[in-house]
Order: sequence, then C-alpha cells, then structure tokens
Amino acid sequence: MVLRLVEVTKTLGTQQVLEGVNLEVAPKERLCVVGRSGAGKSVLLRLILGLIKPDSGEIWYGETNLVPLRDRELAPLRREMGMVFQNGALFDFMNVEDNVAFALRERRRPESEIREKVSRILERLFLKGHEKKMPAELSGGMRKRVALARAIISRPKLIFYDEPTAGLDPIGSTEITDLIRCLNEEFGATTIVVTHDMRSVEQIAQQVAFLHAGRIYHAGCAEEFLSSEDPVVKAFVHGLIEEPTVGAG
Ligand SMILES: Nc1ncnc2c1ncn2[C@@H]1O[C@H](COP(=O)(O)OP(=O)(O)OP(=O)(O)O)[C@@H](O)[C@H]1O
Repeated sequence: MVLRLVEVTKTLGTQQVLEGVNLEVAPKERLCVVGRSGAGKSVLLRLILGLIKPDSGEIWYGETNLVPLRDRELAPLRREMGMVFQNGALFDFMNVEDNVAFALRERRRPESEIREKVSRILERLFLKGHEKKMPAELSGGMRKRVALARAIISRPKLIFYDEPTAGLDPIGSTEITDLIRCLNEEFGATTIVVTHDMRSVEQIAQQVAFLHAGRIYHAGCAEEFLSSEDPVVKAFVHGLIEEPTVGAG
C-alpha cells in the first residue's frame, strides 16, 4: 500500500469530524474520496499532507507512519506529494511559465533542464502559447491546467486534487477529468481526488471511499459504489433527500 490510515480520529472545536477512519490506497491507483459537504474530506487531506495531526490513529506512507514525524522529517516525504488546490493557488505575480517552473527552481535544477521540462508539460496540458500570461488573464479551466502542470512537473509519487472540476462547465470538467486520468496512466502517480461531483467519480475513479458520519462508510470499486443499493450510498449518489426511518424508536 502507498497509503494506509488506521483508526484516524480528529476533533476540531467541539466537533468530532473523524471518528475512526480506515483507508488503504494501492500504488498507481485512482481513488475518489467523496462525501457530503462538511463530511471531513478536506480535513482528511490536511491530515495526510501532515498540515494537521490526528488526535489518534496512524497514517502510513509506504513504510513510514507520518503521525509522530516533525516538520523537518516530513519535508522530504512531502516533496514526493503533489497537491492541486481547488482555486489553483497560483502565484498571481508570476506568469504561467514561472508558476510551473517554481518547484524545480526551488530544487535548484539547472535552468536548461527547467526550460525543457516546463515546455514539455505546457505542451502536454494544451498551454503552449500562453507561457507569458499572468493568472488573472486565464480562464478557470486554464488556471486548473496550470495548477496540474505545476503539481505534476516534479513527478510526485502521490498526487491530491481538491474538487478539480469545481466551477467548470461540463466540457471543461471533462477536459480536466480526462487529463487527471491520462496523467495517472502516463506518470503512474497514485491519485487521490476529493470531489462530490458524481460525473468526476464516473470519469476518474477506480476506487471510491465514501466518508460519512466520521468514517469511511463504503469503500470499493467505482461501479459497485455507483450502483450500490445501500440507502445511504444511494441517497448520496442520486442526490436524494434521506427520509427519516419510519417507526424508528
Ligand atoms: N479549523 C477548524 N476549526 C473548527 N472546525 C473545523 C475546522 N476545519 C474544519 N472544521 C469542521 O470540520 C468539518 C469538516 O470540514 P471539511 O472542510 O473537511 O468538510 P468537506 O467534506 O471538505 O466539505 P466541502 O465538501 O464543503 O468542502 C466541518 O464541520 C467544519 O466546520
């Protein structure tokens, strides 16, 4: 397993957001983590990235439990992880080319290598000709593609996408989900996508983990999830409002 969470709990404020999350992610797999708004998907991502610590439980990245590690020990492992934030989180004062080159410049790679890699990735993500544009001059879909380029350029072993299709029209969404799938196949990075968009799940996921009531309520292959007869899963997948159980109590 690339990633394994064992009985992870987290309370924020007075709310126990995660009550014992168990999750396994195999190498090169594409996993969608789904759940209703407020279910704790972003909290889960922040825990895996080591930005916050769980109250209890273990988070294994390969052979290493990340939980007891300090920032300095986490840093080299974090460099193996890429993150594509919902809003792209681009540097507004840098053009497309410099945004994409950022991670390589930080690692002091030779300028000739950086130029070659940036050019190759921009071509792959259909951004050729837009190198000198500033983020404010890009469409939403282009910003997402720049964010993808920026994350993928350092060849992460594990890549996270937070709501990658949010704010895109259906065609823009399909372009991004196609790219996520193709990049996973080309580069082999284990891919974890947080989303509540069922079309994205259909287009991207091999595996789905459904976060509900502080736990992974359902984990399995995408087809199984999308056609599940479990009332809670079904209500989520089809956007149904759950009826109170008749005769309960
Ligand atoms: N720093 C914090 N302090 C207190 N509560 C927090 C904090 N961060 C998140 N929460 C709470 O944790 C719960 C889960 O939040 P989270 O952002 O992970 O949800 P989500 O599943 O990502 O939702 P969405 O799909 O809307 O982004 C929410 O009830 C939220 O209010």
